Amino acid sequence: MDGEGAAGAGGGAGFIAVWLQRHREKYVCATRHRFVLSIREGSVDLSSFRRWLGQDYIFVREFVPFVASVLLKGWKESDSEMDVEVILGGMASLHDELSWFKKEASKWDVQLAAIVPQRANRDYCSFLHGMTDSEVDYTTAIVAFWAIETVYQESFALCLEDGSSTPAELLGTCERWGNAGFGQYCQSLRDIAERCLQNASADVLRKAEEAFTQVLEHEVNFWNMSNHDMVKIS
Ligand SMILES: Cc1ncc(CO)c(N)n1
Repeated sequence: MDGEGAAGAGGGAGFIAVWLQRHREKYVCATRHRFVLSIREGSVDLSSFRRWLGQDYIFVREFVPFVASVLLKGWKESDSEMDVEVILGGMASLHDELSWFKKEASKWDVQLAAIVPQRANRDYCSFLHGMTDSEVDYTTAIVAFWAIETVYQESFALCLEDGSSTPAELLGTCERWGNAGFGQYCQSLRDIAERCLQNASADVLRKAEEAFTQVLEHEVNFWNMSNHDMVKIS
């Protein structure tokens, strides 16, 4: 059975489930990255962690207008009022997240004002910027949003599982994205995305799947920045 045939018409596993299988390898690279595994194993190099922290602060600042654009598209295009509420909840937690970054940066002695965004970060931010274009449909944007949040949720939840040896001073970071509430929020985004996909044209389905795989590639490149020895993929 063809994947999209299985996902369509409400009968099968759903588009997202099909894509998660189809792009399994990329998904695993993004959600079980060596940097994240090193946190989980307790062997993380703290200079890598500090580098990630500074770069992610810049990313999150750029993420805010992207999420605002998803909110606007949802408000205009969605037939469900729930969408705006879920996205607004995401925006509210980003506000809290920016304060958290500032606090965490001072704890680790990272000078946020002096951080220069690295190549992978700039590439990811320009991808986000492209997604804010009014030509980009709501379905594609919400799929990208869901994927971005989910990669962090899965990655950091892994560091909180039984049997992990995450250093105590990194538990707060892992809990920020790995907690059950954030998992629930990612599930709400997935439900919205799946509902939009069920009503999407073939053209939108293609664009949304492409956005999903692009997010996975950007996430891998982003994690790779924490380690100077790693090279960019694709
Ligand atoms: C690179 C990156 N991806 C996803 C998230 C989740 O918000 C984040 N903070 N940073």
